[in-house]
Amino acid sequence: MSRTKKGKRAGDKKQRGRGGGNNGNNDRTDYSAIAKENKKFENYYINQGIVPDEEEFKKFWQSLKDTLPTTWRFTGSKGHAVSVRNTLQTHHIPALTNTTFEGALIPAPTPLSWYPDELAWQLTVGKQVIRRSPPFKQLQAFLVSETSSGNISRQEAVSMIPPLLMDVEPHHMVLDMCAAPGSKTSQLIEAIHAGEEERVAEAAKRLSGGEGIDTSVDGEPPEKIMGKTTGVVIANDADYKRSHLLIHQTKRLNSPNLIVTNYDATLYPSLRLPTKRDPNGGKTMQEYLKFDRILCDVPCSGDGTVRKNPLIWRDWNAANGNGLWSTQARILVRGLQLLKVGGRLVYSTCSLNPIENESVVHVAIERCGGPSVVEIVDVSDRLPGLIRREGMKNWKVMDKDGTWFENWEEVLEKGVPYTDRLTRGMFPPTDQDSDIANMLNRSVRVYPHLQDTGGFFITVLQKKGAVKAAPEGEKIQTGGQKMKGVNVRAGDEAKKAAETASDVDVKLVEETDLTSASLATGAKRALSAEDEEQADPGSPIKRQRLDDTADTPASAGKDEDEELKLLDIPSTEQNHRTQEFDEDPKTDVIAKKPRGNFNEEPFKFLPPSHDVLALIKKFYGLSSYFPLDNFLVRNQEGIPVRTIYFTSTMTRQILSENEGRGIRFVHCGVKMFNRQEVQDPEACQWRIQNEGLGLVEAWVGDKRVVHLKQKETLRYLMKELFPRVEDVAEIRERVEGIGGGCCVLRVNIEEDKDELGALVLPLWKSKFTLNLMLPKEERKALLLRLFNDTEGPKDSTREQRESDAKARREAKEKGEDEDQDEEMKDEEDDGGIKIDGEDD
Ligand SMILES: C[S@@+](CC[C@H](N)C(=O)[O-])C[C@H]1O[C@@H](n2cnc3c(N)ncnc32)[C@H](O)[C@@H]1O
Repeated sequence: MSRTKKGKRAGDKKQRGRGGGNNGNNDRTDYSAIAKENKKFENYYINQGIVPDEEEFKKFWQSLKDTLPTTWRFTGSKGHAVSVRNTLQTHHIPALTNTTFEGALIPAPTPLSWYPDELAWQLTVGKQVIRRSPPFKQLQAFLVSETSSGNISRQEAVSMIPPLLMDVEPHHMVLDMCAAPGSKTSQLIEAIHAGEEERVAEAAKRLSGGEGIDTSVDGEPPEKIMGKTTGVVIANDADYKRSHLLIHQTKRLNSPNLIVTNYDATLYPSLRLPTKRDPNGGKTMQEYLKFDRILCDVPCSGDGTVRKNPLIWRDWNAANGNGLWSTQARILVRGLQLLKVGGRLVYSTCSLNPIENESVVHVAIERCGGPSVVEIVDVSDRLPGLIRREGMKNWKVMDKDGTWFENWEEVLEKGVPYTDRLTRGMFPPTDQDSDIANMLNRSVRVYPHLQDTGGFFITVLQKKGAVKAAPEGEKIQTGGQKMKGVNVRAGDEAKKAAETASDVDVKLVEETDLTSASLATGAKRALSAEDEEQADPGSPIKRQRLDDTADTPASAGKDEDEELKLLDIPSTEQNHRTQEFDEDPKTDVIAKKPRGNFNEEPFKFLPPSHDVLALIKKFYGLSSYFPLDNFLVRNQEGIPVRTIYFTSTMTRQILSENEGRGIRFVHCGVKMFNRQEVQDPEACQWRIQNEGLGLVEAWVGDKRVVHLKQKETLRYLMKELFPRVEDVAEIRERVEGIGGGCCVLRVNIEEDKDELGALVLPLWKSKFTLNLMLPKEERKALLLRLFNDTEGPKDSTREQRESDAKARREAKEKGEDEDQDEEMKDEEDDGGIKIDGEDD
């Protein structure tokens, strides 16, 4: 048995069942020495019959040992993603087609046939070719550069499937319950923003053309009038540090419609919405947020990722899946409670194990009231091109000692310890002809041998009626049998009652404004379903639940954290991993208090009449349609000190309504304005941040807009960190007339339309120089993509300034012209503003 140099098996104790793999953790196992064999693992799946045909099973098993192709997605708004993809197709693919290496033809990258708009690709060649074949080397440089500027995201092909089956629309309220590191969250954010660019451009044109506001949308949030997305994505993870990974991963998308929270998803709190007055009774109603779409991409054993996580070969154990079952089921039930009637929830894992998949789906549907309340959606006609297998309706349960059980009765016969370790809910429907059994086939199983991918499981659920979730220990009706739920300990009455949650989403304020005190005094009474669903998560009852929840073993590794390093493309996430992340906590099940200290500055919204906002509005000539009430700052005093963030109206309402409730909000808002020390008294101190530019540019008045049409001008502005105004002939007159400070540069180069899309950049005008305020990585990526420039930007003015200073000193020594000296001094001061890169 292979051991780490620390003398401890990575799968032991703390890392039990994690199988998390080789993503740079402290474990120094030599992964190449791990044999890709494990009889227990193989026999388990032969016995479960997941691939019933013997010959096909052999192919399936062999495929688990093969190297996984590298896959990636073009990210961002569709227009932007398409423009970067076009560069791959026009510049790289022709050079890669028919390339040979050591006499053999090397396959060029190909788009994934089932992914819309050819925005996801895969590459099957090895490192050696990439390093030694010039066109592949160039491809690698392109991929690395676009990945570091956030235009490409490496993601396992199968992991891209769940968001595609959610049918997210721009007005949807979306919850991603176990979201870190955030690959799928990014897809969800992209989905709520789909088509936004076109809608905003149209609205801006219509409104500036004086057509006025469409009165039919009066009273709607300003986003609606402006063509912007009104929906919200709430991305949650129970691990505090990993919730920050989520922020990093989704940062490039600059969505004001994103909120990140830090909760144990089994206990996800009900979030308040603004109260509404009942039009009939005149009473005030407290509304709670229900979601149109929910993703439960739960922690799992991850054995479907074995192609990239060799430790799974060594550490696989049936106990991993069994130990996760209870938490997975709780997360799914909580998700179904939080879903709107008519809403859609996707449950997914990267495990092949029916215990973590169909079994969890089965027990959750039963707990929520059966197929009349929750239905599995048939998605067999979706994503044509994706080869898949049906979900299973029959399976067995294996104890960690290797004993197999066909049904719960056999477990009862054997008694302890099996009755302690297994539970009735894990077993398949006893009536194999029941509605629920027949629905289970609608789940989607993706196997590695079918299309050279990882293994994955997806079920799409639709909520048809209000959920009255049965307590885990209650006897509930299932397919004609009485079925006992999971792990309820005697005497745990309060907890049992608390878990009887229904899904009321509106209550009279007087009745439901549950304070900690009222809950504490009423702790003896059984909590009603509504109480539980709407109780403040900071209340004693909630805390008790957090602490009481049964301990669950750590889960095994999964997800995109551990992407193949085949191309040596730095994943944006890996770039920012800390040692602690390297310990791979992502796959631990967290069924207690969220992990890590919670230490966040508050989110304070500025009043729209705030002096600073008035100043900004005037300087940039912002349209009167642009909402001024969605700006926030991150300090207790609510003072705009350095950065002002922008959110959507709905995210503001969610944050404001839940202020003071102890909700663990970790992130919200896009940096829109940053304070800049300026010497020019005419210039506004608040410059537009690159992150927020896309949100405001359509509403900036002409007086702060510069148009650029010539490619060479753009190249010069990109290449030089401080280009001189006098050297930019095309826009010189315009920028000289515009006055100092920040302005919006609109680039419209006819010949490069396909690759540039609609490029809009923040530009800073000083007395003698200009400065594109772009993060270095983005500037470098654009230089490479548009001008094939591999060297990146340079600062010639610095060299010039240094030589000017020298000349001045020499002139002074000789007693030459004083005026020239003054002019040069001004110029030197001007060059003092350095704004390359936006990071604070
Ligand atoms: C499979 S990963 C999610 C991958 C993610 N959806 C993606 O596509 O990037 C599971 C995540 O669940 C988190 N987690 C574990 N237990 C949890 C719980 N009880 N509630 C919420 N999140 C949990 C882990 O920290 C981990 O980040």
